[in-house]
Amino acid sequence: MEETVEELQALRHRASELLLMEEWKASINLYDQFISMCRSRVSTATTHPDPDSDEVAKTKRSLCLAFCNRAEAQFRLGEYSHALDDCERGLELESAHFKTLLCKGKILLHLHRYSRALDCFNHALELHRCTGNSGPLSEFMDRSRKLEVQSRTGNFDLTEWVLSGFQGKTPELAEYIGPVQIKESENGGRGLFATKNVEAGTLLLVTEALGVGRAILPETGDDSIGSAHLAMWKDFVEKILDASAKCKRTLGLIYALSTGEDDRDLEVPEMNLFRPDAEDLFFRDEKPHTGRILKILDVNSLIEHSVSANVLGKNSEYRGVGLWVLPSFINHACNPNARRLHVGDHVLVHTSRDVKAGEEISFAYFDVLLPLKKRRGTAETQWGFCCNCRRCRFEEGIFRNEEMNEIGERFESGSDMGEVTVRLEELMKKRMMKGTEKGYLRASFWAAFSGVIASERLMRRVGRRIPGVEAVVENVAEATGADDRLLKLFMDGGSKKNNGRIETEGALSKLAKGVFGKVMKKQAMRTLCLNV
Ligand SMILES: C[S@@+](CC[C@H](N)C(=O)[O-])C[C@H]1O[C@@H](n2cnc3c(N)ncnc32)[C@H](O)[C@@H]1O
Repeated sequence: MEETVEELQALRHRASELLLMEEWKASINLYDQFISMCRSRVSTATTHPDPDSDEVAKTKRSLCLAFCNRAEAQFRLGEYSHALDDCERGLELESAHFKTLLCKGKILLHLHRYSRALDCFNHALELHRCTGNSGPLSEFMDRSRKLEVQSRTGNFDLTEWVLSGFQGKTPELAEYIGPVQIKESENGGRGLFATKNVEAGTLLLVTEALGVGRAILPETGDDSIGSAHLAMWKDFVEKILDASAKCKRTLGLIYALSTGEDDRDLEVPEMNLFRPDAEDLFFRDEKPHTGRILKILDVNSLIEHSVSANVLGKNSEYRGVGLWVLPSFINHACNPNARRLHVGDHVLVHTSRDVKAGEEISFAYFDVLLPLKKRRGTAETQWGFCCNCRRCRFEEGIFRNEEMNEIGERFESGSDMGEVTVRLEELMKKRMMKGTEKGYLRASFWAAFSGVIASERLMRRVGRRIPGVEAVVENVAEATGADDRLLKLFMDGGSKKNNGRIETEGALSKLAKGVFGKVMKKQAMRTLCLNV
């Protein structure tokens, strides 16, 4: 029995009411019914003697609007593929439907497909010129243009936000892939590599998390910290499982990551896979497997507050864990050359020292301003691998030397750091070590150097027999990358000499760029430096 026009109208009315009430699922259910009824009316009418009658045209218009509204509800539920399909169906019925073009553009913008979003908005703008109905179009167009330029050029600027003390909305950031590519790494698995020579602070990539879990951790009570952590992880895992069930692209990207089980013979994915414009054809229709996804999260999730990262705009009690796909290809090295800035759900990865074309990009997964033995212990117990980076190989050889071992033991016992630093400097001189090698060892004995430099008494005793603070910091940063602690020591030492005036030129500027990246102008960098 065919339903009456009144019944159809009532159904449409109720569906759109639910949409306004943001009852997305309920609204989708009613639109499902409405769409199937309209479709059968249209197909009956096409066999009718007058398929172009007013009645059929009216039903098609209603159908187009229904597809558009269902797309909006699906978009709000994160079902992006379905939402885009509905926009397409709507536009097949009426290619110049302003609301559907706007909705499609909005979804594409959310999926970081800036140029395609702009095409939709431009088409909608032409219609607006005829109808005068622009709505939020100009704002969407401005955002798409800005993000398209950022994504193409890598020109990001956080100056205003930093100088405002992180007030207002977190800046909107585009997806960006800079001079990097994935290749096989010496570690056995895959890694990210620089495709050209770049200076410290160069932006390598910007990407939004597939999911983030956050919690404000209470200041006291271990139990409560434990339960807040657990809640944060649970929230994170649920978001990732939900996103991978709803979108084949998300699942495909997650499945490109290592489960940590066998790093040999892992496929090296094409860089195009990670560009937001990657065609959906790249991604197979697969069912998400919870066990596999959990293993991937275990190996690849990043904690926002970590040694190789700075989190902007959140107080220090805030904690976050997330999955950012391309950064997940970055291996650990004890002479790392990259750091992260976390801004909202985005991560910006930049070089923390100068990097040569072909060099592997690396993070410090854990504190590397420690001696070899301690680093080995952490890599094995917390990460389950044995690091074989250039610094580890060098230090393994050098610690076979008896004198070196003795210095190491003295350092570990915590006695007389002044003597440790002097003996190390003498040994490095005697063995005519190169700059980078000295940097590796000074990084290993960092606690001794920083302790001596910070102590007026020790500096009076041994200060003339070790290099000055700037020389030590610069050398360690060149060998193992810039780090907040290096920056702080440089600032404290430097500002004492400069009567508190902070120079942002030369060595300090390079160090600051290595820590925060070249994504802000001098004044903002200075503000951040004062707070390290
Ligand atoms: C986030 S993934 C890095 C990308 C991974 N190599 C891949 O092919 O997908 C982390 C895993 O990479 C491996 N890995 C990272 N740094 C390493 C290193 N320095 N030495 C050996 N294995 C390392 C470990 O298996 C670790 O669990």
